[in-house]
Amino acid sequence: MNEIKHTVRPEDTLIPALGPAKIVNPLTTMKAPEKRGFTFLDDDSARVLINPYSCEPDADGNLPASLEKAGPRRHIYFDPTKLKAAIVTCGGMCPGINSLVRSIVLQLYYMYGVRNIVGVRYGLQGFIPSYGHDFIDLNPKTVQSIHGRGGSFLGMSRGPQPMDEIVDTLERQNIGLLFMIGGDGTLHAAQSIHQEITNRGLKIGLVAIPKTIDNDICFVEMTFGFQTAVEAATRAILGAHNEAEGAPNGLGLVKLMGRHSGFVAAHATLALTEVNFCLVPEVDFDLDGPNGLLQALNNRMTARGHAVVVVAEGAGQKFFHTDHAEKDPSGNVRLGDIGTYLRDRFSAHFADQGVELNQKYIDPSYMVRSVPANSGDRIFTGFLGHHAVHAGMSGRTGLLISLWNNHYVHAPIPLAICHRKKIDPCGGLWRAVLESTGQPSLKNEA
Ligand SMILES: Nc1ncnc2c1ncn2[C@@H]1O[C@H](COP(=O)(O)OP(=O)(O)O)[C@@H](O)[C@H]1O
Ligand SMILES: O=P(O)(O)OC[C@H]1O[C@](O)(COP(=O)(O)O)[C@@H](O)[C@@H]1O
Ligand SMILES: [Mg+2]
Repeated sequence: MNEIKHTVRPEDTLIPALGPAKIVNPLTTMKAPEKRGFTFLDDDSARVLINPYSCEPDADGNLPASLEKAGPRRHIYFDPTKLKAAIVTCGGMCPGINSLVRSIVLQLYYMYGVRNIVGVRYGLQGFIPSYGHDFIDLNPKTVQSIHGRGGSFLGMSRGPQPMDEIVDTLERQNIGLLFMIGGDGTLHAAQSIHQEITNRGLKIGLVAIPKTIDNDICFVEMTFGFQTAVEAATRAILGAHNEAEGAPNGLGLVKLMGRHSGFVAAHATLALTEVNFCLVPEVDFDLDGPNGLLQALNNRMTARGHAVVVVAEGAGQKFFHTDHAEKDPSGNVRLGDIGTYLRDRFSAHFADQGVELNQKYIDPSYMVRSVPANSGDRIFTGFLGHHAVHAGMSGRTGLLISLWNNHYVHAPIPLAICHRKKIDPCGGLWRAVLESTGQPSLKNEA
């Protein structure tokens, strides 16, 4: 269940449009569309409640907030024969980026008849002429075999680029529809680009598809690639568990990505119920003291002789001085390395007691996000790509494609960037993690 803590007004869910959609969607005239079961959505009728448990109007008769359902419309805004579309992939890597790019290209090309599609190299850098990254022509041939590969064949980057230059390039290159694939940072960039396009009165559509293994985007039930990343993380935990079980006082410590949200760590913990302590950014823990992690580890070792600890990279940042925190080029704070910090504290703690510790530290790092997508994520990216194209061709703009309450929907970008999605320490996911690990509260004070 999606846990949304803030109020959404119906007006927050409106999707901007470039203009009236007057062109008959070529999908409607394909041979025997009814045999293929195509359903076309009436623009206003198909909506998905944000909170499925609140479907009654309020005291003033206002309907609860809902999101527009994604899917093909009978009329579109862009003339496919005249449209030039572009795709850019930004931020950190994520399994499934290539299959998403392929899905967008094939949908544009075969279903809508768009023949002019370009790929922007290395994220936002690709829009800035001084970098010298030329666009790539995208067509069924150039994307033929990319879907089986990890990484991003277009390339990605972090770091700000001037918005006005990005929009200059869109104008100069005659791009009418831009697909932006990226995480929270990219969505902020997308909103600024959309704003600049609007300020200039340009008719350029912008559709974002959320990408991040951190799964930390608001109003997005799950990002593509997340399940593949969890699967890869689970393999690291299995290694840690096998190592820990095979030695006296064996301790397997695994550090996983997750800057502000510990979804990968939590889900991987649930996927392989061998983890004894799961540490995430959302839940504070102490190391020392009667309830601290070190004492809890002692108890576990005495009771069972081995233990597995999983820590998300953003957990325990209070152990580092962050007054003058360094930032990466995109402005993301460079975190203290909680993995090696815990490793060293565990070693010192057991050495102080004169107790043998066989600790194995595993940091799978980029291996969880640069791998090819699994089948589930490939299917997922297929749907996301198709819906992104339907939305863009219809003239909708400033939106992202999201999976919400099991439906594909359109969400305005500002809604997705108003907060960061985090694990609710009082919610069902964290309760399941605590039940799986059996870990006590690791805080000294009540
Ligand atoms: N607030 C922002 N405004 C405009 N651009 C941003 C903003 N935050 C990030 N960006 C840009 O978006 C791109 C991707 O952001 P980044 O944080 O690296 O990855 P992600 O999109 O995966 O979160 C980078 O080029 C970055 O400079
Ligand atoms: O070393 P990099 O490329 O900055 O990436 C590290 C970060 O990328 C992530 O995997 C995903 O971050 P984004 O979604 O912002 O791309 C984080 O979990 C991690 O902190
Ligand atoms: Mg990010």
